[in-house]
Amino acid sequence: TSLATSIGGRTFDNCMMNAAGIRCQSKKDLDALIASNAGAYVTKSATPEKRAGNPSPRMQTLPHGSINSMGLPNNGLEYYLDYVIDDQHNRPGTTNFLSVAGTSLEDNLAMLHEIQDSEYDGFVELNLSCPNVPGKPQVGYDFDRVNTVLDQVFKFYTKPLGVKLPPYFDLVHFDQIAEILNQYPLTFVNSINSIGNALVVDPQTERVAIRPKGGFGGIGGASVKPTALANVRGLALRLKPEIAIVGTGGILNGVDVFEHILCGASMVQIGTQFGYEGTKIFDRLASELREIMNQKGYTNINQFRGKLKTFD
Ligand SMILES: C=Cc1c(C(=O)O)[nH]c(=O)[nH]c1=O
Repeated sequence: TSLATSIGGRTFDNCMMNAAGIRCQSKKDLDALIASNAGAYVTKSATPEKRAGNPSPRMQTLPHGSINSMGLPNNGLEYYLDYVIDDQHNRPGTTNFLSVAGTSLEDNLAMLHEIQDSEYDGFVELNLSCPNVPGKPQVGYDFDRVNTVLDQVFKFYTKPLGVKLPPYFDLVHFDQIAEILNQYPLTFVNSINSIGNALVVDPQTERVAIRPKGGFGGIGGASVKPTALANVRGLALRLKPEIAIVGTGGILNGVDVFEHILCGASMVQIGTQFGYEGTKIFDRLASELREIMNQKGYTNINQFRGKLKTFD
């Protein structure tokens, strides 16, 4: 039973990897991902310079997931660009993801120029959906802005690039974002990022769970899976076939991976649960996914990708 997948002409021997932001901020984190059975890694979203991020407590475990308002803490673009180029030398032929999340269009363009002019030949994941930079609206919820950003990017960027999107909650919004994305030579679309600006309250202390932004933060984990599957399916039904879908959100076990692929995902990313379990999760998920595939008689994931049935 093969768990292999391909995106943009690159093949991955396992369709599962981490989600940006979780256990991928330091070289140590990334080395652990390389040593694991994950099919690839994505680096913590980078800004041009190192950032400390929001004050703690800024992330909280929940019974069915997590809430976070990290505030984009990262070691700066050069740190991650150096890492992925070094890895490219050490392991030629492998493809990984470098995530960038500038807090302005200028920052995003500056970072992409630097990457374009570098010897990096892997994927870039342009994060348009960070919900936790105080005072900065999510680009992903401003369709004209998304159009402007992609128009500017593809004036010069020629390497494989995808975008990380927030969840949408209206079918017309699926239509509108897909209409924009279909105009660009995107390699993939990653859906979803955390459900932004939720609020978790502790009734005992009568206080919010995290310090930043008065307690408002992004939700991840089990509780977001129905929204994640809807976004994966909604985009799969609307995006041109050249744009692959990376499914993120609510994956705890192999059946969740199966459901994301059934909805149209070519690759899946695990965030919250990977944060709790560490890299051994990729071994568990691989055996659980193989189990359900064997039960159903599938030998590779192409046989059921996007084959979700409806009643009509
Ligand atoms: C890149 C910032 C993000 C953050 C963050 O650093 O606060 N948290 C998320 O749930 N998603 C993000 O995209």
